[in-house]
Amino acid sequence: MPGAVTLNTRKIVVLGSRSVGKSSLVKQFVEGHYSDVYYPNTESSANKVITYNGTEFPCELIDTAGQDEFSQLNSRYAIGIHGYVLVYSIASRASFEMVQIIYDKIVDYCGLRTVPAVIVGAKADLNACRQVDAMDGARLAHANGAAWIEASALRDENVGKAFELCLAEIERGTAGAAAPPAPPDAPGGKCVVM
Ligand SMILES: Nc1nc2c(ncn2[C@@H]2O[C@H](COP(=O)(O)OP(=O)(O)OP(=O)(O)O)[C@@H](O)[C@H]2O)c(=O)[nH]1
Repeated sequence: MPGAVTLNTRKIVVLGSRSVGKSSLVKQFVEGHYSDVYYPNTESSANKVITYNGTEFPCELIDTAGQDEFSQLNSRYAIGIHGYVLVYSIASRASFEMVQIIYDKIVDYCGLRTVPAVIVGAKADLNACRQVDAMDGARLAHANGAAWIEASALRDENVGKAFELCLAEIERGTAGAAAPPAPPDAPGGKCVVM
């Protein structure tokens, strides 16, 4: 049943600056299509089963509105969340700088040192306008104990891989912080840490 919560259900939040290509990655991954029309997103969610090590994980992918340095981290992006896809555009240095800011807000909110995450350099087809070296992306991920990949929703390159890496980080239990699915009537609070 689509959206049914099982023991294997994983909740993944996609965060990043405005217009970096978050929705396009989710749409390409879930629906297998790409549009170059830009509709600023508020929030939406989609479901897709991701297979990791031979096990199927029904995943809820929460596609968020673009963040800036003044955005408060919505508590719903911390409670009961298993992993994070943190997106920047390789053609925007500012969006790259935002990734650390967002990551810091998450770990600060959760009271953890690290959370399972993949950092995604989106719009990898825009190499001619590149403002972020691949090495910088890899270094940022390494410094935060996260995975990293460059992907293009337009060319459908590494899109599935990005979400699979996120699931791998979750299952690896990077920080021992993978959260169980939040019960529907969970009381308010910060992260559920097991
Ligand atoms: N060249 C290129 N453009 C892309 C790619 N992915 C997205 N875009 C374009 O970038 C613009 C923004 O894409 P979205 O996916 O809506 O970005 P978003 O991060 O969800 O934006 P917000 O809803 O504002 O947070 C659109 O015009 C897309 O067509 C890509 O892989 N390559």
